[in-house]
Amino acid sequence: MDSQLKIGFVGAGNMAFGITKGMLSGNVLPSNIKVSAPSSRNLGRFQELGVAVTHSNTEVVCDSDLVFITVKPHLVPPVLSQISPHITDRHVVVSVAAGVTIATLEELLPENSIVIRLMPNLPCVVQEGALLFARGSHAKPDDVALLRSLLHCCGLVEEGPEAWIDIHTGLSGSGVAFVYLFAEALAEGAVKMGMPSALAHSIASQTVLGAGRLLRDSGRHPAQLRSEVCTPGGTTIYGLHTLEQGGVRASTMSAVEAATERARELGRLSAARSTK
Ligand SMILES: NC(=O)C1=CN([C@@H]2O[C@H](COP(=O)(O)OP(=O)(O)OC[C@H]3O[C@@H](n4cnc5c(N)ncnc54)[C@H](O)[C@@H]3O)[C@@H](O)[C@H]2O)C=CC1
Ligand SMILES: O=C(O)[C@@H]1CCC=N1
Repeated sequence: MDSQLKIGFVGAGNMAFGITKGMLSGNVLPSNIKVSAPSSRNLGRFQELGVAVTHSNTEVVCDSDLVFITVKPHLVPPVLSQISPHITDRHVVVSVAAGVTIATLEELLPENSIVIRLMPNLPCVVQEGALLFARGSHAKPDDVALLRSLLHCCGLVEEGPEAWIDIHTGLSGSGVAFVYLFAEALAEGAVKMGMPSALAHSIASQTVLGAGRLLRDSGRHPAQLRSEVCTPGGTTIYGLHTLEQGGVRASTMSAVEAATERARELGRLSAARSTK
């Protein structure tokens, strides 16, 4: 990767921070990153990382080679209309906005713009993200290689067809929050049974971490690992039976489905805004 490569973020929120932290753990220097947001309130934690900040989106674009669009999906059309006059053929534009399609992004940018649609997730902040991207019509293998080289420190980085990006949003972008809900409920169950809250939460988070690492590192199917925890007639099968009675599996599948459908809906809304 070119050590002089300049990276910009339009939007200084949680996801911009997560990707920035991930990239800084690799060989990206803070002096090569610039972030913009209308309010100084969001910029302080970037300054603490040594990253340059500004209120001007166009300044970020003019000073960057690769620009992440990290605003909320409904703001993508107005923000891209604002920065579009400053996008040139040297720029690679990477949008992380849920639902916003490559067609909408390309429509809002100059002809032949290099666009990549990326769906990251919050654990990029600890280099354990799960990121899926799809390349736009004008993205070349070098652009994709550049993005991969920047993001590899953020976690698992995969490329797929654009249709999978909304599904990944439900599975993993939002899925992180589903796991937190489960972790919270695990801890609350222990509190109900009399364990102090702080210890219950600490053990719940370690349980989620340990289960996740073993699942990933072993490469085994979750059902196989689950059966290793279940002693016949033991404690786990009693708990699992209770979870199944509550419909945990069906409701988790429905949660991924609902989040995917919402991403698709956000895509339709932003497409409608882009043609106004
Ligand atoms: N939070 C998450 O876990 C994930 C978020 N995303 C996507 O990332 C994008 C950003 O989400 P978050 O970081 O969670 O939101 P956020 O609300 O934390 O950050 C949005 C940022 O945009 C800034 N902003 C508002 N108006 C702006 C403007 N006109 N120009 C420039 N900046 C402006 C805000 O000041 C704020 O810093 C969304 O499109 C979301 O779909 C994708 C994957 C995961
Ligand atoms: O909730 C959202 O819309 C964003 C996209 C995935 C995670 N957070």
